[in-house]
Amino acid sequence: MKHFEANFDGLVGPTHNYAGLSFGNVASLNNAAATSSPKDAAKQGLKKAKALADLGLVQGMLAPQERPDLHSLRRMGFSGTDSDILNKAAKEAPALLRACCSASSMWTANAATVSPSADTRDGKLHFTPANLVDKLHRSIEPTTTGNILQATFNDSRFFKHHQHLPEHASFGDEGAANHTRLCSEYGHAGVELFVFGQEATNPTAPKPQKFPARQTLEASQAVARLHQLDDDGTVYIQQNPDVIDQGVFHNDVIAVGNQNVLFYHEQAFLNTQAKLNEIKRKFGESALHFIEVPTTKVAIQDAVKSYLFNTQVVTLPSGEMAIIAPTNCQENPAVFAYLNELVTLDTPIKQVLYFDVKQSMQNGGGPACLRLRVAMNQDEVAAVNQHTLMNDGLFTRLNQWVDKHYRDRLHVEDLADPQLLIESRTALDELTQIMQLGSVYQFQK
Ligand SMILES: N=C(N)NCCC[C@H](NC(=O)CCC(=O)O)C(=O)O
Repeated sequence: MKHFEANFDGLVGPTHNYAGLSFGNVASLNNAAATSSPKDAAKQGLKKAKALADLGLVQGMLAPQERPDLHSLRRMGFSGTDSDILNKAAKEAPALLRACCSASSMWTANAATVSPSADTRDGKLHFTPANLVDKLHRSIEPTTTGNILQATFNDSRFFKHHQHLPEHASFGDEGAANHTRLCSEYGHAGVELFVFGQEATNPTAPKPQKFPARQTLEASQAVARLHQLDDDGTVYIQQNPDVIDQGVFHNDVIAVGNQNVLFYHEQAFLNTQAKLNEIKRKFGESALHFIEVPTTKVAIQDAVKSYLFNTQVVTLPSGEMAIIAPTNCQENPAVFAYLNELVTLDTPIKQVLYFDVKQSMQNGGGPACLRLRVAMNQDEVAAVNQHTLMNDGLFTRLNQWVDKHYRDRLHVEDLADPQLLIESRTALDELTQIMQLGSVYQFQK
């Protein structure tokens, strides 16, 4: 049976804006109140997704969330007509309005943790939406994320959907951004690496001092239990708290894996050598490539600015690997030199392809943040909602849809405009028909 690793990219929503909502995420804070272009953002994302489909990879799209989120604003006590609510929130609690308007669901690496059927005891592919409790604007995503995942992977013979973890800091969960899977072939059992920022129930364990550690060990362990993973197929690694304090708010800002390659910065983890030994032992006999990038070649600040590690390492149909990098990596001399050298070394990575995803980068989201990886066999791919899979037809339809509904420019001051709510709902309603998702949004219920 054939097997693949599909990427499901988040379609950027119509309210994409820069609101400075993510303390600990340097780009988000630096660009607070800048003017965004929702249209360019969505098109940049679609272009990257289409390019990967054209390379012969299985590529899907996940629908964005309903924003402004009137349902959450009502839960926060705002009442009246939709316009009243937007008005009152803008006047009385602008920070809450901004939190309810973010298009942050575009970063589908944070949508969920996914364990392929080859790794799980019941032989099903498991999804657990991330609760994202560390950030208010992201904590309102998981229920709708679950609806969208169920509408996309909608066959219970193959797919098992869990509820997100309890909404408490002890279970802070940021999904696949802190999870990587190593394997010899996508369809063979692999080793799932869960990278956490802190242990919630152990006050003496190391943790960052300045910025939050968004993922807890307890959350990672709970997901592994839900997904029926065996101990000999899982490794828990603590992220180096010093790099979290330098802006590495998710592990995918400092490390990425694909098949038998782990590409990471030398300062990424705690107890690195012991953890690499554990990975080797659990991985078994096949060749494993640990590509460690030293600080002397790429400083943490350069990694954070360029998103060298927020790249996608993908296996092309030829069997060679390519890195899908943001153009920011070309603009950073140290990182560009490193990537040029990397493709000449004795590793499976043979080429680098650059994509302009700057609209997303300015909020701290690179190519890898924009995608959720789902390793599947051919029967599972056939069971996916086929209207979510990228091809020439979907690419054309989605670009036309963006042209019709998205604004060229958006500023935080525009978020209370009742017209934006109408535009956004009209667009999403049409999208659920294009992608045949059914009623996944509150406003459709
Ligand atoms: N690394 C991964 N996988 N994802 C990146 C997520 C970026 C996102 N930015 C934001 O939510 C900024 C929104 C704003 O400030 O307007 C976050 O910090 O959660």
